Amino acid sequence: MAIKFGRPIELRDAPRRQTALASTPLDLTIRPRRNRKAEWARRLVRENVLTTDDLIWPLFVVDGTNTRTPVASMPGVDRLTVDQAVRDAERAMKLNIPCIALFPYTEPSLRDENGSEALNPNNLVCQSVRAIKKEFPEIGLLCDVALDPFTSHGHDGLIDDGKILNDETVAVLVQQALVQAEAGCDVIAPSDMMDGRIGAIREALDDNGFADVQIMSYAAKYASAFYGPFRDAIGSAKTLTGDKRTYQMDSANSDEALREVELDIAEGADMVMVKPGMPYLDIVRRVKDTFAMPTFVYQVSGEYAMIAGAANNGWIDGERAMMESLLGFKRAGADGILTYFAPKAAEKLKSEG
Ligand SMILES: NCc1[nH]cc(CCC(=O)O)c1CC(=O)O
Ligand SMILES: [Mg+2]
Repeated sequence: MAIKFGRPIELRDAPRRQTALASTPLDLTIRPRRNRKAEWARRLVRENVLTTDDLIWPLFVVDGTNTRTPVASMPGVDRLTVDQAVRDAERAMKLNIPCIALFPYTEPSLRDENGSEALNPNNLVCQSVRAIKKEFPEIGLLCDVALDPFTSHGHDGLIDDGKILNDETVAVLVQQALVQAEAGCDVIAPSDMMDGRIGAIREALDDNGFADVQIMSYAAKYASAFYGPFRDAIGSAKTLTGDKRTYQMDSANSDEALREVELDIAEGADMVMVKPGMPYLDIVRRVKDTFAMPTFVYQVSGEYAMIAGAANNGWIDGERAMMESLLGFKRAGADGILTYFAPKAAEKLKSEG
């Protein structure tokens, strides 16, 4: 806050007090407010900063051409046809956002029990990767590995008799990761929470000439109500039968997150992620302090919707709430953030110089 004519700007319109309140000054040696007295002083002691380098921008892709379809529960977020995803990649490049994450809305007719479209080398994600890499080879591309955008039941894995199968699912996820790496994906990000998938995917990538493809593991991913709008966006909200509590973590647990992260690191994860974000800042901090790994956090669709929705109603200052939430992740120890606010935040950071 700048000082103008000796008064902080936020007070410039406030009435001046006619008479000073009579009081005895407190005998304080230490006054923490001194370091907050002006913007220059606050800048000097600021402990954490958000930069554009911290941002990963998730995009939703859909079949068709030249169309952007708003996602009702995520104000400001669209489903993009591949050509439009390329345009957003261009926007990301101009804003210096280092990496984009891709999520497909799969046509219902292409969804089946086994999520077989996940293995189609010409599926929407692979098409998008190729189209973006062709125009903008310098931008990082991250692809989610999980079957939920492709299954008729909306689960991340194969099901038998109502049970999500672990090892059988891992075998399919390995193939999905290879298809994505073949298309040109830079970072494989398994979000399925099957046991042992990181090791299996790492081995397959290495055996197939993809030793340089990174793995960002959704290592501590909780079964969360905050994924609701995402499931709208990819069209799995209506089809999802039951919930994901036999594979995603119980929100009551914290030590368990450390065990999950430890396993994924041992299996070869280059980067680890905690998800969702705001209700799990304690997990971000513990993971960062315990493992000193590149640690990411996903500010998920429901968190985005809360801020964007409240801002649209005039209930909060959306821009400030956005920046405050993102800085909170940095303060908690995150090295980077997957956030639907990425382009807005990058624009704001750019405008501040
Ligand atoms: N495995 C799929 C996946 N990958 C990212 C998200 C959620 C992202 C968001 O809510 O923004 C989900 C949803 C889920 O697990 O049901
Ligand atoms: Mg695990």
